[in-house]
Amino acid sequence: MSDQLHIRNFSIIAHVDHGKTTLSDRLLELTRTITEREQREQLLDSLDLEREKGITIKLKPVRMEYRAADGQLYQLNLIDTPGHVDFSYEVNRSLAACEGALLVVDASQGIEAQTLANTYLALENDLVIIPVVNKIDLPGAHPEEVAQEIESVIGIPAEEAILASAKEGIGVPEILEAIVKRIPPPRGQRQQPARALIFDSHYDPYKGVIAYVRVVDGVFTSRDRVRFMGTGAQAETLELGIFRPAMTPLNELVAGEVGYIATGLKSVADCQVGDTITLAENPASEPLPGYRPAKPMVFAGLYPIDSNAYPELREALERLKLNDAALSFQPESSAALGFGFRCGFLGLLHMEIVRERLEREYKLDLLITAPSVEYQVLLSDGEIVTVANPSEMPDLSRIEAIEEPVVEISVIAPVRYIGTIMDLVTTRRGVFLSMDYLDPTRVLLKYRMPLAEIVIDFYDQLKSRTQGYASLDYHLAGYQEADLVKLDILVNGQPVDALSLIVHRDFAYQRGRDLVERLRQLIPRQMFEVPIQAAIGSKIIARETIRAMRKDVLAKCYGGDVTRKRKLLEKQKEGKKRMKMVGSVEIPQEAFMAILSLNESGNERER
Ligand SMILES: Nc1nc2c(ncn2[C@@H]2O[C@H](COP(=O)(O)OP(=O)(O)OP(=O)(O)O)[C@@H](O)[C@H]2O)c(=O)[nH]1
Repeated sequence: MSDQLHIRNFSIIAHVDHGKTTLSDRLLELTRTITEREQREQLLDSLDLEREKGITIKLKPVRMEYRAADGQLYQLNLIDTPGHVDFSYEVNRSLAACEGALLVVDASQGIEAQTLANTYLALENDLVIIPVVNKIDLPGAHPEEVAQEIESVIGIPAEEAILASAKEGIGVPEILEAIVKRIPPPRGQRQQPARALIFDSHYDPYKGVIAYVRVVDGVFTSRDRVRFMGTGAQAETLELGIFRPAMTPLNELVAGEVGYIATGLKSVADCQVGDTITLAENPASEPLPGYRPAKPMVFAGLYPIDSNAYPELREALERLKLNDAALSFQPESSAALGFGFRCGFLGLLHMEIVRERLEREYKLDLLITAPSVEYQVLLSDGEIVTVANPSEMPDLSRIEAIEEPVVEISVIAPVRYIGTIMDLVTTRRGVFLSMDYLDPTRVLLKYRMPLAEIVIDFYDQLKSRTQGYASLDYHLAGYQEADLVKLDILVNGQPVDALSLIVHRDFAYQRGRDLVERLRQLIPRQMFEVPIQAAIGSKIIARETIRAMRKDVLAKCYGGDVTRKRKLLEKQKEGKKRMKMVGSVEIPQEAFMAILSLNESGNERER
């Protein structure tokens, strides 16, 4: 069965909610890889977080066996991909492990933004794309139009689209046949030195890091010593095998196959996505193309609300890190917040996932500061320092120059949104690069933009201004000098280091004013009047005042009703959970993220 001609490796790409999971389940059912009962059990296991956010964080690749209409038995490997721009590199690597992809589009919605970015990644990786127009059972479905749209936007002839309902099982047998007929078998040489692409991994407490691999050339056996060509790490193979979907050991994995190699390594950082595994003896001379070590781009401080929980936070981060090579952290302390960690993330969604996992799986109450990027600062004495925490920016008098990371962004959107996108990008210091029509109705816009401007809710803004139609992708395009200043925030006359941020001088006054206004709304009234100020160096540029609270909350209870009083106190306690005492003022979590919600304050003054 491991003859290459009878292997097909594919992924499913889709916009959120278009039916990727439902279709995968049908394929597993129809190939009898998994029974309905097992499926329900598996569903129960999946992370809450994943379900709520509608994103796939980790899903194993699955091997299915399929007897096709031609009478032959085929090995089908379904490789899952994460759908979010933060993980576009991971998506790219997962797709690089395949020869084809099912492109699932909802028949009532048509093509949506997220589908496109992944489709382009699939095309970049030379994959054969099989369009699937799903949910044709819905009353609002217009499958022929959607197939036509796929033809005009992506260029795949409408008659190649398979009309399906994953929910009712319609079209699913045709999809299996198309996988076998249209997707080519893997190329690759069994006789060559062994090479496998790592497209994902997880940490297992007993078997160490499990690398998810697509073997490209040669043969790996369960007794080999392996070498990672990018990181240089070496390991003994403890076990290798396939996912069906449970881990099933085998004696060997050969060119074209997808499976896992258990390495005994202690951290996924040694076994990074995109790296090439070869054999320690008789290694391949060239790694597979495209490896990039995971590099955090967005940084934020994580602090326990209860300072005693610091050791627990450290332990939790260490454990998460075993499974997440892109997460980085180092201790830091803040005058306002005490001891915590400066953590590095791939992007904002990654940051949110880490925070939620720390809170849910490790039961930690955390406070997180506004995200920042990493600056290169040239000091007057010639020294260069990197600064990932705005409060650590050296005094302006000591700074010769500051460089910030810049990215090139691609936005794909319907033509009618060009104006609003241009407008948004200009307020974020973007520089126009190019505009191309994909067809008469859609454009691809490219800009060069500081990364710092993207991490403060750019994606959300873009989505809301374009009703979700714009898709965004970006890649790092180097560093660039900019006239940046540190904006400090003073609460009750005290600078709060965790609220400092780095802004462009031209935008400093506006951001300062908006920020103190937003903070005034977010910080609850105290027993006394609290001034909130924004300052650059010693110069105050904006001020708002939170007026003193007039009545005690309990005054309303007339002293009599004990249960009611207790309830009120409990409610107050709940509310307090996410507060941090800074000096004599209680500051809620939202205030530390105020920079991300300036537009909610009703004053859309952003130039
Ligand atoms: N009517 C109808 N509903 C469907 C069909 N396929 C999926 N759905 C429903 O659409 C919703 C989303 O389906 P999922 O399979 O979770 O979609 P997904 O693309 O995996 O979504 P994410 O995991 O959130 O990315 C669910 O409520 C499904 O029951 C279909 O063929 N017809």
